[in-house]
Amino acid sequence: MIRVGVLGARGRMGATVVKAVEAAPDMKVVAEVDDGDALDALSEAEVVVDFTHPAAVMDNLAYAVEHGIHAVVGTTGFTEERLASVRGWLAERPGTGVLIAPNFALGAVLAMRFAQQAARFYSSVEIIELHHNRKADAPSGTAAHTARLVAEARREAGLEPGADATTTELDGARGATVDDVRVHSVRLPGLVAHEEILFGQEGETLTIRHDSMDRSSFMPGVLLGVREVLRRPGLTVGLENVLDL
Ligand SMILES: NC(=O)C1=CN([C@@H]2O[C@H](COP(=O)(O)OP(=O)(O)OC[C@H]3O[C@@H](n4cnc5c(N)ncnc54)[C@H](O)[C@@H]3O)[C@@H](O)[C@H]2O)C=CC1
Ligand SMILES: O=C(O)C1=N[C@H](C(=O)O)C[C@H](O)C1
Repeated sequence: MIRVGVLGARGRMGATVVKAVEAAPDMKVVAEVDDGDALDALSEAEVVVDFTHPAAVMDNLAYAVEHGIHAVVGTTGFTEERLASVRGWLAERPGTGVLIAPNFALGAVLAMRFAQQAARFYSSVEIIELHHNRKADAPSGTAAHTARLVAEARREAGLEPGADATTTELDGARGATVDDVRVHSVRLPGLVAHEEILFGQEGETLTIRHDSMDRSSFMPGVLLGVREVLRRPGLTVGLENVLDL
């Protein structure tokens, strides 16, 4: 049985993870930690799963790595600087694995990969992400990650930024720019997690859309991450690497 500690255990994702781990035949929950609880409660855990907050996740990860506990992280807010810090900590603990994934839903991972493949064929691209209105961060981690992947594919293909005749705009009307890609964030009660990647060129558009209708959509990916991180020392970013896409 893999001994799992859940960080953010009373949150929307954390509570869903606790149930999923308890229902899995090969793992059990040994610690449920939320804001204000001592991290010492994780002493029995082999793997921690973190769905907390961008402001909390780095301290949690530092603790896990320092104590040789593998980590599966869904919390958003990872910049290149943060990833470099995690790599630095792991260099001191070569046997420990950390998997950070902006999205654990299979369809979201596939949508990102399809968008990466389509990017070089279209002159313009924009992303719309739509989430529940209790989400703390905008744009979503998934949309930011998608934008970076698409931008990289466009650069490799030698594409210039898409033509845009906008000369006057209200602040925010054209969205945020992530690595030269426009990202638009919608927040509405009733939504869970949704993303559209829209490509355009003269005469046609292509829309790639993924919808998570329920948080159960993330659980197969999280459980796979818990199993895989045990045999992947070092830092892995993105579930696509575990799925071998
Ligand atoms: N990678 C993925 O597939 C997914 C990632 N997320 C991300 O996961 C994070 C959490 O999302 P939700 O569960 O919707 O948020 P939430 O607000 O429902 O839950 C977060 C929980 O973390 C707790 N928390 C805050 N600071 C903590 C600390 N220092 N130690 C332990 N617990 C702490 C809060 O009290 C709360 O119970 C967000 O960054 C979100 O974007 C959400 C869904 C899927
Ligand atoms: O906060 C959420 O709900 C989600 N957060 C992640 C993100 O920011 O991309 C993953 C998913 O979109 C749900």
